[in-house]
Amino acid sequence: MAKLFSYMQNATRLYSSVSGKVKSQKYVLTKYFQGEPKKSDFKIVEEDIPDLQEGEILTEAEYLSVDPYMRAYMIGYKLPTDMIGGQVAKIIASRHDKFPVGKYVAGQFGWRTHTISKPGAPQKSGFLPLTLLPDLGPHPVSLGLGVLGMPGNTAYFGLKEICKPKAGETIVITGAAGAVGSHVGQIGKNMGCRVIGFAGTDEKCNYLIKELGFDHAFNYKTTNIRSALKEGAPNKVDCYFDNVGGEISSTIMSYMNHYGRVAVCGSISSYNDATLPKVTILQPAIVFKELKVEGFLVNRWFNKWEEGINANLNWLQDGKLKYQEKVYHGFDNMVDALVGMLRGENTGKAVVKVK
Ligand SMILES: NC(=O)C1=CN([C@@H]2O[C@H](COP(=O)(O)OP(=O)(O)OC[C@H]3O[C@@H](n4cnc5c(N)ncnc54)[C@H](OP(=O)(O)O)[C@@H]3O)[C@@H](O)[C@H]2O)C=CC1
Ligand SMILES: CCCCCCCCC/C=C/C=O
Repeated sequence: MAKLFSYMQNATRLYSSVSGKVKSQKYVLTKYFQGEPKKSDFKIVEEDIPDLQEGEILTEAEYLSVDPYMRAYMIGYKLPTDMIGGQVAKIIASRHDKFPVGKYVAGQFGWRTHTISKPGAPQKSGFLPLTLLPDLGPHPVSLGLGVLGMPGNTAYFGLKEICKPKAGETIVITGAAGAVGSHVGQIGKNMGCRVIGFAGTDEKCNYLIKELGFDHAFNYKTTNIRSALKEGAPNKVDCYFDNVGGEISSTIMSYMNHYGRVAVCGSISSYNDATLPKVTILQPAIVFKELKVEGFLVNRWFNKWEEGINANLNWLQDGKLKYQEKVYHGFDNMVDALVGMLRGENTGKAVVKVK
């Protein structure tokens, strides 16, 4: 009798029959972006959620992510197509014993409210692992989209495995006050490096210096880049973490030390442009300083995903990693949030709280 009771308790915990009655809303891209993304590039569609099969979970999105890659990637999809993106979602029904109702997952489910997924099933090529969030104590679950998610792992692996900084070296970061950049700088300080950031407002620069411990931060919109480098990096630059591309990157790369390393993470300065900008030639600096310049995509470390999450979680718990979020509100405001982030409204990670 006790065994039967325990079985029934377990079954109730694992599987609530809400699917079948649930409808999901999702964004479908119907026009390719031209310049800034627009609401009229999308339609919002309602979809029935089928019953759960063995091994599946049904989740309800709590936070949706807006990331720069969304602006850059969609040109590769045939229209109409479901909008891509990460989310942190609560498990509301489960037929998977390791993913019980009430826990949170981070998954690449797209801009949608409800999703059925199968933890452990092979992921689509280029996608990121579906992960169960650890207990975050006082921190919001949205960190699964920021310091404890894709941007956190981009900072961790990009800096450690591409830049390979040594204590005492100088690291320069562009896009320094954003999700990835603000995280890279803090890891750099944790590794004993001198850290210089470039960001788009004086307020962001003050935050980087006063709150995050950057040695210098400069407003790239109002500062002469070469003068800033002379002031901030008197021993020149050993590692450059490039989030923005364009002319500022050419200037920084021509100010590097012999055998400097460049992690080319992104080029947000041109994502909204219809024609690619021309920049000062880089090959002389690369050749004569024997620089190592390497682009990367964070999903390269799919099989070591947990290593990055755990390292960042430890720094967070030790007070060695701080974060800020720009939280937008409402499923209907996804496009405003994406545009806001691309315009630089955010310090730290931009996320959307669905309800
Ligand atoms: N390779 C990979 O695997 C990954 C790459 N990335 C890349 O990393 C970069 C940062 O991403 P993420 O941290 O998520 O985003 P952020 O949180 O940094 O947000 C984007 C920021 O870009 C800055 N920006 C916008 N336009 C320009 C411009 N013309 N010149 C310089 N800066 C600009 C804005 O800050 P400001 O006020 O300073 O201008 C804005 O806040 C992006 O290039 C992205 O594509 C991100 C994740 C994974
Ligand atoms: C195809 C959708 C999944 C995208 C996974 C996220 C990888 C981020 C790589 C970012 C590149 C530039 O911003």
